[in-house]
Amino acid sequence: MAAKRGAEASLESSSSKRPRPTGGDDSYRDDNEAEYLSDPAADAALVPRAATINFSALTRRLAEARRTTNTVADESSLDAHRRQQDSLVSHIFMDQDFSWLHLKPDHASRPLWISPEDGHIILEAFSPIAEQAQDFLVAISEPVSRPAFIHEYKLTSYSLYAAVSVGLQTEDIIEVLNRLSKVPVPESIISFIRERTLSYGKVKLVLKHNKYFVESSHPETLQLLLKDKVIREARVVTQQTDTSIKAATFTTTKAPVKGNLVIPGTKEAEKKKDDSTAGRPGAPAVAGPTDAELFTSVVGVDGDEIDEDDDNVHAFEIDDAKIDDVKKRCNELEYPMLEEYDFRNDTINANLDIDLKPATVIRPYQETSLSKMFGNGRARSGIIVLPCGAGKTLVGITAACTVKKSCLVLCTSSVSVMQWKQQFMQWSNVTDRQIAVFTAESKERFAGESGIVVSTYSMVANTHNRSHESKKMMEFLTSREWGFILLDEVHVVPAAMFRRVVTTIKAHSKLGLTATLVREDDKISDLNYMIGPKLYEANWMDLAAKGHIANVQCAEVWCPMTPEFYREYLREQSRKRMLLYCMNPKKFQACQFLIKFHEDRGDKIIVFSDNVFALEAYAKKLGKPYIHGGTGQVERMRVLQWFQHDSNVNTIFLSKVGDTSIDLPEATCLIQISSHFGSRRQEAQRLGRILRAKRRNDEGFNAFFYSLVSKDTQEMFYSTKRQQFLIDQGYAFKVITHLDGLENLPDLVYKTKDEQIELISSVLLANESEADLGTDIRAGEGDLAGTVTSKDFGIPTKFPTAQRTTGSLTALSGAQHMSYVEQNKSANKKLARDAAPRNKLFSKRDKERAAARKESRSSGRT
Ligand SMILES: Nc1ncnc2c1ncn2[C@@H]1O[C@H](COP(=O)(O)OP(=O)(O)OP(=O)(O)O)[C@@H](O)[C@H]1O
Repeated sequence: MAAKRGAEASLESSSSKRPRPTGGDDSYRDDNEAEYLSDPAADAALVPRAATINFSALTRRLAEARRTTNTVADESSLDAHRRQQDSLVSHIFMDQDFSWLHLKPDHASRPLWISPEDGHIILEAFSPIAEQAQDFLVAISEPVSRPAFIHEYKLTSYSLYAAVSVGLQTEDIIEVLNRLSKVPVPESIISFIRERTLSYGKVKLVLKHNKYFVESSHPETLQLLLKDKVIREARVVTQQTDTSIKAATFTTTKAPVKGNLVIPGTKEAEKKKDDSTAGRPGAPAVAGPTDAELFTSVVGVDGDEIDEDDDNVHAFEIDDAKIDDVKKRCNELEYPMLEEYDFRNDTINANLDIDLKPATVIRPYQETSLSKMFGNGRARSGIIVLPCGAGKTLVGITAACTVKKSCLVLCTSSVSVMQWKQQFMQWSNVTDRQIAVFTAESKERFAGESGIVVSTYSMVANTHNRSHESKKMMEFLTSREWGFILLDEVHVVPAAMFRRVVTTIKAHSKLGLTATLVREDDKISDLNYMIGPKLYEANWMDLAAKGHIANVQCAEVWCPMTPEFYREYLREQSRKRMLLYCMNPKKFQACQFLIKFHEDRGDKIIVFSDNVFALEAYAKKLGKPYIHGGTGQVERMRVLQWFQHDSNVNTIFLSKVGDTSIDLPEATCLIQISSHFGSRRQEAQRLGRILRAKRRNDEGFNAFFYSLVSKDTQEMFYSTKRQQFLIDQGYAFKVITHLDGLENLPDLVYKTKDEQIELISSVLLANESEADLGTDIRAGEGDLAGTVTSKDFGIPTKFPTAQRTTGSLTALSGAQHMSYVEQNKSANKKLARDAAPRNKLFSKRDKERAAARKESRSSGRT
């Protein structure tokens, strides 16, 4: 893998355009694109043995070698040459050497490599059919890493479950994979796909008349499931459950329903359906109409047809309270339950008369993600993954406007609740009477039979200390059937909270929204059975290239520690250490320099610091406004207004309250001075603040994201970890070791030794807890991964914190890569334990310092 990444890096630096390798037998043909997906019959005819596996960088190097030595004269010498290269390849790739695989004759026109061992798929993203191949791969596998030219995906059980859920058939998956692959799909992969998809899609969970049923058209499957103790015990035995019931009891007619649902907000949604064959301009010409249909059926969604005329649907009822256990058990038994809602034929639940406003036009990727959900005319439950700032809110609103039934929206904080309501009003024609909010402050109900309620997870999941109104509101929420439940930021909500929500609210369909399917606990797979499979995941780089999110230049600025700070850093315990590397005078100076530089360019800058002590110190010293959890609502609004509208306020300092819920499209530059250990999610969310930059479509516009890191400290380790998710999305972090012109900055802070020593004393005198990021209980509205406090949710109850555990993030997030290993929560304690015993001299100094601190505190009190 290291070799592969090396290859990517060299490819990336070579050119910004799509390169076509030249020279040698690896050259690309300029033939008609029809050739790229050739006749399946030809697929079977394989060359006797291909010389090398075509990792492009490598083959290019080999081709170059061939050209320079100029020895490729005839076939026999070529063979000898190839044998030589074999050993070269083996040497480089070791056990990853797959040169024994047979290349197809036209391998150059096919974009995929499939590893026979671990299901990893490498896509040549510079191939003319890469876009189509990407759509297909996103549907069947997990994206692991997607830089500019070479993408890596991985086939997993979850990804295949998701593929089946969006209607793909086992044989279609294998066939399309075979067409795109340079080598025949290895037997191991074929059997993996067959084995994993065999049982998927056979069982459904259906909500009818406020009761849950496990439904299948395969009676033997239901019998098999009922042999399981957990499922058997969850069964509710009534007269009706002993009989076969029809799948579509909502409808009185049995006419087949075509999947030509028009999602509101799409441009010429109807027309698109007609155009979505391979013959449309720009689409690759595939070999004949059958192939076109096949390809479209896999990468597209139109044309699906639901045959509801199935008389053989069997079902049994299950207990509401045990639904979560049953789902989990079915997952374990490899019969994950699909949840689909035939909302157009639901005549029991009242319709909600909402639509997108005529001016609202959803973007192509928003449409694609929704088409995965509504592709067959029903609502499939699952998760849509879109980059921060790409407009998940509008995706959710459009989904609600498509289902047109009562809808419950759950988000992480009361600020988000208000934003969701405001966005519903902005994008759709929903009236104030149809939408209600349920928070600690406000307990509204909608007027009429159907409507929308926006609330927080904690308001719904909390079972203790409810006020009378809250209880009544909960009765209102739990006593009715919801057509649709929208779950925002699904990756941060503790699994237990999800469980409570999913079991207390009866919803026909669920949509989870997130930017990063990574979480700092090991509960990512729970989302799979509690919500549903991942339906769509957008490519960050694609959206940036198309101007939907901003192009961002990322840099890590290395700030050397001053000798005094470093000495103290080595002596101190870990919590204080953090404060020392945050308050490093060189970091202060770098921050000041970057602010000045970017303000002069006309940028609006957000400086992030998780550490409130550092936040206040920096902001006060540099004379900038700041917001943290302790800042009152009025003050917050005032600072944000200044930042947005006052040309004299171009920089603000934010604590982690600004990680998620603040929408400031004016911001074009981020500087991070302190952050939450190695949290990849936080890094991505912070980047998200500038991805929505208003000016993103200005010619040549770039947003800037700087992480200031104190050199030779733990911060460097955390910083590398934090970047991994973004690197896998294709972002490159430059390292800046020297800021030109910093020394000449007028009014440079902490320039003299005296000032630096004064700063160090203030840090040493600071309370230990000032160094703690997690205990900023005033901060973190909605930040559930680190510390969950009652304040975060606006209600007076404490919730279990999500645990940071080592390792086991699962394949759902594509997180089986080394770089994804999470730092254990107790790492700091361990580091402290491991620290060498302190010299007597230092312990004496420690005692003196502690006494000085005590004294200063008591004098402060008096
Ligand atoms: N189709 C669209 N047309 C115009 N503007 C859009 C569209 N979709 C989204 N936007 C705008 O893009 C911005 C980002 O949207 P939104 O806040 O929903 O992003 P998000 O994906 O939820 O981001 P985050 O994960 O960071 O919260 C908003 O200002 C929104 O109005």
